Amino acid sequence: MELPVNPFKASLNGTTRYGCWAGFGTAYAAEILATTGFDWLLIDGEHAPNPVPSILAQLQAVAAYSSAPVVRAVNHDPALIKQLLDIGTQTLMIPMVDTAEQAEALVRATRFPPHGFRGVGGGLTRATRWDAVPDYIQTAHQELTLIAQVESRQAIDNVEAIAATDGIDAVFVGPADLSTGVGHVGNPGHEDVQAMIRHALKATKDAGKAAGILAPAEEDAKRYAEWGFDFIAVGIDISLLRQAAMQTIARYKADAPQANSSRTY
Ligand SMILES: O=C(O)C(=O)C[C@H](O)[C@@H](O)CO
Repeated sequence: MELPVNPFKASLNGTTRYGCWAGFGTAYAAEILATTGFDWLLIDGEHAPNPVPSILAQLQAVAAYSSAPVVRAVNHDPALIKQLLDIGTQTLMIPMVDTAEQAEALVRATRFPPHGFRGVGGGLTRATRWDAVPDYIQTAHQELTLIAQVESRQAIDNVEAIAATDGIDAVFVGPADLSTGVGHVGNPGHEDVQAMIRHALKATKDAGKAAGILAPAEEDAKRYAEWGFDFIAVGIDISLLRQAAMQTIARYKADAPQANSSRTY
């Protein structure tokens, strides 16, 4: 069989793509989300209780739907990256990328020799469809999308070099960590943070790469779409459930906790 096409990569054509964070860590919840029309889903291995087997189950669950999966690793560990690629992750997001050197190391972790040092899983892996894809070693990189998350002052200072790194396909701004790290805790809307976000966007676009961001508040998401972000996570499934549950009970109980849709990170 042919190497599976990466639907996320294919969708990055200049139209803003809207995604949702998948934080439940279960295939069942991810599959529900995949039926709701989001262009892409972030299967979060950083902050959700999501080891490799549950990420695998979610990739399998959403494979039949048009929402493209993006997997976020918890760290830069090449051994973990190898496992995530071996289970069939084609779009991989790595948090806390602060320097071009880190970005280059991440690219090498995703490439087979001589371009990198990814180990060969061959017929053991879902990525090769258990050896049904004959030229996987030669072609895997063509359908890979590697996303570097920038979410610190250092990362913003280095964002031109990170974005320009060969093999980095996209840069994703983490507004919660960025705002917290520069002293504007819980306030990504602060003008200093907004200036950093714009700077990251410009550097990414100047490098010819795609830019993404998390923006659960509607006015933020609309502004970032106008600015030119290519992919925006506009919801977090756990927050959506909680908000909907609170709004429902508030219709029946006057003393129910108040839903606050702007408290979203
Ligand atoms: O810094 C950010 O923003 C992110 O990286 C997203 C966070 O991990 C979290 O707020 C998602 O709920």
